[in-house]
Amino acid sequence: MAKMYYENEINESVLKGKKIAIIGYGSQGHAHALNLKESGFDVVVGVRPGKSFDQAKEDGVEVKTVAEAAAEADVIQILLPDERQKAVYEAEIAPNLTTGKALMFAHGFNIHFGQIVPPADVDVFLVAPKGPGHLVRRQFQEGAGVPGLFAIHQDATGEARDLALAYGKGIGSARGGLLETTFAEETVTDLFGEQAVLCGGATALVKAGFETLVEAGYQPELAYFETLHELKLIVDLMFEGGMETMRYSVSDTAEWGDYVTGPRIVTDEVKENMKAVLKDIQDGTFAKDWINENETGRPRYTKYKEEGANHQIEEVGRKLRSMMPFIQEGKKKVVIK
Ligand SMILES: NC(=O)C1=CN([C@@H]2O[C@H](COP(=O)(O)OP(=O)(O)OC[C@H]3O[C@@H](n4cnc5c(N)ncnc54)[C@H](OP(=O)(O)O)[C@@H]3O)[C@@H](O)[C@H]2O)C=CC1
Ligand SMILES: CC[C@](O)(C(C)=O)C(=O)O
Repeated sequence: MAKMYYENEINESVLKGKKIAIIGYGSQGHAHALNLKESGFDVVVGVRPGKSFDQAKEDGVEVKTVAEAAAEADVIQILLPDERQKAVYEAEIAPNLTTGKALMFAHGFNIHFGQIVPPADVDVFLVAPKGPGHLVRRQFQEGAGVPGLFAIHQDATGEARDLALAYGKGIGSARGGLLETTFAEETVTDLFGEQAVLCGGATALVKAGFETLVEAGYQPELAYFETLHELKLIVDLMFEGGMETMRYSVSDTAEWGDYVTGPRIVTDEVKENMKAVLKDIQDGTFAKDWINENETGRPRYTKYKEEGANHQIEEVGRKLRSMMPFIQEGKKKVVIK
């Protein structure tokens, strides 16, 4: 078993006298800034004027321009969208990244794929919570914590590892456990997880199930409950106690599906497709395509986003959720972009 690091074995004093700039105040940015602040760290947010800037002010966080925040900080955490980091780094962060400072990330994309090349005299490391930023914030407030990864790319000061662990503790991730990795491993596995399983594979499976039922003449509302709403309840059981707990709670008939029908759907061919996706991520094909998509104004992304929002499962889901105030209550706990 790999070594996990938990709160009680991490000494955060190395980070306590330092100023931490959180660049970006979106999903991860607001969670890191607020969690660190409430953990007693000195935080300044750096973001352009606009929605995020106003939100940070409203939340009572010190907020400045990116360049100002980077200039006064000892530790600079870049929590901008990956595809925008290179430009903002070059224009506003690099000129303020002086000897002995620390440059941080929550995902290794720009370092691993060579988009950002920091100078040798600064620390470079990542602390990546394994969960969406709004849950990083919500769980912290509830006294829990989303587990995280940390990795060191450069240790110019000799303090990089201790700083990473202290930061991970400050955002609450050491409550769930911190695991050491490399930029290469974090980048490839994070991209694989989100593309093939969590955000790509899962939605494709749900949509295919919904469409199969609706096309066969069954009611869309019923199909929504069966393929999307109930999925959350089943995943909750797996989250709480593994597949064993899910198998305990569902009927024996449903459990039979786990053993016999599941493999008819997710066949060896699907696994071969996953291997092909992994290869594209490993050899840079995926990154090249995504960088190109952004440099050309996101034509496919924009089209797919609109199609996704207009899919019948979304229309039916919006209507059904509006009648379930307890779900709306949960939503209010997070900042929705
Ligand atoms: N989303 C997640 O839960 C996870 C994300 N990560 C990583 O965290 C990092 C941040 O991602 P995420 O939180 O999703 O990002 P978001 O898209 O949620 O937030 C982006 C933030 O950056 C600001 N921003 C965008 N462009 C600029 C600019 N040119 N100058 C200044 N500020 C700008 C936005 O401000 P404005 O309101 O003005 O647009 C916003 O505050 C990425 O590296 C990602 O891979 C890692 C784990 C999970
Ligand atoms: C699963 C999506 C994710 O990788 C994450 C929340 O960890 C992301 O980049 O948003």
